[in-house]
Amino acid sequence: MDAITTPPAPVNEPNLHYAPGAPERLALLEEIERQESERRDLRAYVGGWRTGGGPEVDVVQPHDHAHVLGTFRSAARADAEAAVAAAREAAPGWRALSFDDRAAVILRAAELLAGPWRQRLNAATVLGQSKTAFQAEIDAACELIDFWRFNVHYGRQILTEQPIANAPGIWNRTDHRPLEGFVYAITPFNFTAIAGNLPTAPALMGNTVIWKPSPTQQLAASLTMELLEEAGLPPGVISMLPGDGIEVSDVVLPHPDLAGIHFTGSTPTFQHLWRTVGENIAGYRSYPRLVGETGGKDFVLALPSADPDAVRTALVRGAFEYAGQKCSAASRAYVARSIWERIREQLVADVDGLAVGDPTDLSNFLGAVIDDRSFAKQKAAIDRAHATPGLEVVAGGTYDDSTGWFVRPTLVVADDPTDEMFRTEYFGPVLVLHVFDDADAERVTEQLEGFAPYALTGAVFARDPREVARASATLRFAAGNFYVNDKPTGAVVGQQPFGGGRASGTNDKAGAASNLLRWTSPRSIKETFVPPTDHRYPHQG
Ligand SMILES: NC(=O)c1ccc[n+]([C@@H]2O[C@H](COP(=O)([O-])OP(=O)(O)OC[C@H]3O[C@@H](n4cnc5c(N)ncnc54)[C@H](O)[C@@H]3O)[C@@H](O)[C@H]2O)c1
Ligand SMILES: N[C@@H](CCC=O)C(=O)O
Repeated sequence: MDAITTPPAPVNEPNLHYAPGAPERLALLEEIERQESERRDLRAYVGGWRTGGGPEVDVVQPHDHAHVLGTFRSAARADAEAAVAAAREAAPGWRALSFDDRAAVILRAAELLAGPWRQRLNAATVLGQSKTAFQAEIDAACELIDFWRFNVHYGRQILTEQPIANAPGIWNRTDHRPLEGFVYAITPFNFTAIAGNLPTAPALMGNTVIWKPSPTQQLAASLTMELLEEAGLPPGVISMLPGDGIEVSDVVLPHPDLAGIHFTGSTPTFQHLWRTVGENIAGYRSYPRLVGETGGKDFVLALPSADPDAVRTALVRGAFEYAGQKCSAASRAYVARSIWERIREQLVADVDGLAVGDPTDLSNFLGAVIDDRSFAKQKAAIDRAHATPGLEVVAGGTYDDSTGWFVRPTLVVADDPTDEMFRTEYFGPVLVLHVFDDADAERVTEQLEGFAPYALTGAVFARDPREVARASATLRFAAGNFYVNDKPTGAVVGQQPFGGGRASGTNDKAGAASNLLRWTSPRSIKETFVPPTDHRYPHQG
């Protein structure tokens, strides 16, 4: 169709609340029961559903690890080779579609998720990733719907970016081409929305994609792929390969058609991918675009003028929602002594009072950590805190993996802000807190600025605008998402574009135009209406 169109204006999907008696609560619980009673065959998707050629892997409930939700066979070399071939075959037809036609698929996916698919993806996220109803809702439903709606808006905005000057008799244009080759999307366990966004954002811009989800997120990932198929995504545009990715990477990373990597996960994994690309750099058709959002050691700084209750609430929610497994979760706090004296007792009581357990029981505040590896990491950090002089475990400090990988929300007070707890990412419900004398606020702010290698999220609490301004200036490069008098989690697409710098990633901001731009390779076109027919210039006389 030849038309300058106006797609629906993006709006943030409202959160449902799951209060007792609410229809969404009943629908979610019904769907949970249905999914719990199944044992799904979680297959790969390469132009259609297929069984991977690698070993069998069970996907279990983290809060009840004996309960298998589904099984997949990991993708092997042959599956990866088939995905590369499918990407190549699908590319000409997909990029030849208009932006509007591709956008319609993504917007249809958003509407399906807002409607009939909502509780299917929410239930899979509760069961497979141990999220509570509300945490699943803000992730698997709202954030993914938002990514899909807002990406269409930003993608279109990119297409309208055109040269602002034309010399007389000339028309300059920009053709926002997709990349030449395929994009490799590798996604983490912790957000169903990120898993859905990373393959679809490059696809929207006309690219074909090979998607490798996290094994522990595979249940929700498989449903996301089914949803995209129902939305009309043509075969081969996105291929999904379950497993640990090692064999897939052996094929995909050195492949000459690798045009980009869209990654979210830990810093060491991204550095490994980048290194491998570097080692193969002479073999690619184009320089692969490397986009990675990675680890964090996110901070809360409570300055002397802060509202104590606001600090206490932000610490509990910011550190312990989803068991501290948001990349944005507060995992180190610096609290002025005058504030600490007012919150200590209630904060400890709040943390010790958090209900931990099976998230299908909606009275729980948090579920289990994702797997045995994470459990071992939290256990080691907690054991060390118990055993180290200068560290005092003031809340939590226990764990139990007999049924699920449960770790009590743990608050550790540290005398020394240079303890390794202030720079190591545990990615679990462990918060370390340093109390400083009110007069030392500036020194402490400077110390925290560069102590951890990361720069993802951070929050400052203060009612005095001069304190806010000073901290904001000192911490300008310490966080890609900076919060004033709010917890450091819960960024909303279209409102706080998300991503960090330093060891936290390339800061291309998921769900923003800057991210989508990375999946395009502009071609500048100059058209001269009446070209010259004499090569001589006037100065030649
Ligand atoms: N900055 C952000 O926006 C953001 C968002 C979410 C999570 N994270 C980070 O993610 C981490 C937690 O997620 P995780 O445990 O899933 O991370 P991870 O690095 O262990 O795994 C991420 C993905 O990489 C895959 N992977 C690992 N090695 C691979 C290889 N050689 N080839 C292909 N794929 C490979 C994994 O299977 C998984 O799919 C934390 O560090 C957290 O801070 C960051
Ligand atoms: N966007 C989410 C973080 C996603 C990372 O895990 C937040 O801001 O809490």
